[in-house]
Amino acid sequence: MTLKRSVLFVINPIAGGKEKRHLHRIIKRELDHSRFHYEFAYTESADHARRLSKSASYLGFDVVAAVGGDGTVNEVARGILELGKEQAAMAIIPFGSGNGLARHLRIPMRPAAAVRLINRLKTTRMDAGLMNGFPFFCVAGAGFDAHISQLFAKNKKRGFSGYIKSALREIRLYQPARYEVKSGGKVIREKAFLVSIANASQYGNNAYIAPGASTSDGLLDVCILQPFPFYRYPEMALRLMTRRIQSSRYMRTVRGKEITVLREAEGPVHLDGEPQHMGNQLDIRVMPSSIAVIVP
Ligand SMILES: Nc1ncnc2c1ncn2[C@@H]1O[C@H](COP(=O)(O)OP(=O)(O)OP(=O)(O)O)[C@@H](O)[C@H]1O
Repeated sequence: MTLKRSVLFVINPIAGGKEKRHLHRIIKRELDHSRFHYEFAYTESADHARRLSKSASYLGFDVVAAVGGDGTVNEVARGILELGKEQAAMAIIPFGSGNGLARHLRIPMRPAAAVRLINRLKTTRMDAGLMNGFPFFCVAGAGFDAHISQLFAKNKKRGFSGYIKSALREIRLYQPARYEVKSGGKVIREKAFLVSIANASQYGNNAYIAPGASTSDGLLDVCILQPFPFYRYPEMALRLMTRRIQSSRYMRTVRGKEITVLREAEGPVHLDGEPQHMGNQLDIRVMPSSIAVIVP
């Protein structure tokens, strides 16, 4: 007799503004019940997914599945990391607005296919980043993307169209700031529209800020996008979507294990799209191979 593996599905009911009731049916149909038993938990507030995931990992669940977007994935992964002696692997069932990490890892966007991946239990270890002590797994940063994530968090309506509307409204008004970026003895001083620290290649929705980034190279890609003229916005959007932002003359990238970003003033940053307020100094480092994740 083989011992059954256990899965906890941590479901964020508001992620992506998408209905998730049919998920129960999908799991019943797609999960291999001869090898797995499962439980559900719905998150009730921000940070709840972290606590649920930490307890599940402590209780010996083999897999904690984050059902939501990058914010939910961040909290679930944090919970597993925090336990110290890691036990559970993370699965992702993409239900967010952007699903950056899931897309980077080539996890299917269809919930049924994503659930079926759990049956195979193929895992890979991935890096995490830390910004002033707070973990991120996909992309973190300061500047325009942090500003948008702050606005988006206040917006009741989630989903891709919400992002686009906020970004289009704000892009003309946004004032770039000065940054000093230090990594591996290199110092870059630039006025920038945004400074993104990428563990994975994209923000979500296949917007590739760091097309060459790898979640298993033990490095973070620091992407410094200088201010660019208004008439180039469509070109920059196209470059983001076609993995060609790195060849823009406005983009500078450095790779590093430890990075310090100094900015003019304290203000918003984002960690996997979730806004947070931080001081003017951002100390960032990579935590190599820190979490196991189920992949195709
Ligand atoms: N019950 C809840 N009520 C309100 N907010 C919640 C609840 N559960 C979780 N949250 C918060 O919802 C936020 C958004 O979640 P998530 O990032 O997964 O979705 P998304 O923003 O739509 O997708 P993506 O990050 O892929 O764009 C997270 O900050 C999380 O803390």
